Amino acid sequence: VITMKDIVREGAKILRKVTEEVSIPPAAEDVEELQCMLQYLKNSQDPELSQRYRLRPGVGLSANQIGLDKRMFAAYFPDETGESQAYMLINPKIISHSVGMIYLSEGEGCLSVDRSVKGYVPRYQRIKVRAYDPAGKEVVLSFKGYGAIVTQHEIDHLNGIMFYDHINKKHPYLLPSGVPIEAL
Ligand SMILES: CC(C)(C)[C@H](NC(=O)Nc1cc(F)cc(F)c1)C(=O)N(CC(=O)NO)CC1CCCC1
Ligand SMILES: [Zn+2]
Repeated sequence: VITMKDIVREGAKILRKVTEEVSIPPAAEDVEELQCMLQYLKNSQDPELSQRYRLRPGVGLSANQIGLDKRMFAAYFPDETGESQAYMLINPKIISHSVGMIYLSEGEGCLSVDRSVKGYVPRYQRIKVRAYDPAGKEVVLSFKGYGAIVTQHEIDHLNGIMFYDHINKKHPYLLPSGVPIEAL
């Protein structure tokens, strides 16, 4: 079972590494690790378990956040209907994105960052992602809104990018001009 002690915190080098591609079809070990990551997210969103194990309620977790140098992440978040969707994506790649951008009005946080970093994190409003599922099958998924934000946050981790790298240093609440951008 993954608990908060297994989550690598900022400062660890692996969070700044471009992680290695996973060979396809993924090894049993890769799939097991990915399932553990998804289980963490589910446990963390269960009031009982998150209390008992003191888990921060997570919606996404990348492999390097638990010290694994592998290009894969798990995500578990409610979609528009409120139904939580589970994703386990291997070697994800954004193959296209909207011009329009969005940002969370309350800013972003991170399971690997034990402090609050103020400021807007501009993200693409819609993205199309090509990845492999745990069975090694290629999938192409479209995300918009909150799902697009989570997916971009996780893919950033796999490229050694932290959410605060996107915040304007001098003016944290400044938004990029010249492109449509809206608050979520
Ligand atoms: C950093 C943390 C605050 C724990 C954030 N959780 C979160 O947004 N909780 C949440 C939101 C919901 F809409 C429903 C729900 F059940 C729980 C999170 O997991 N992440 C993931 C992360 O750090 N991945 O590396 C940070 C989010 C910031 C924007 C997208 C993901
Ligand atoms: Zn994060």
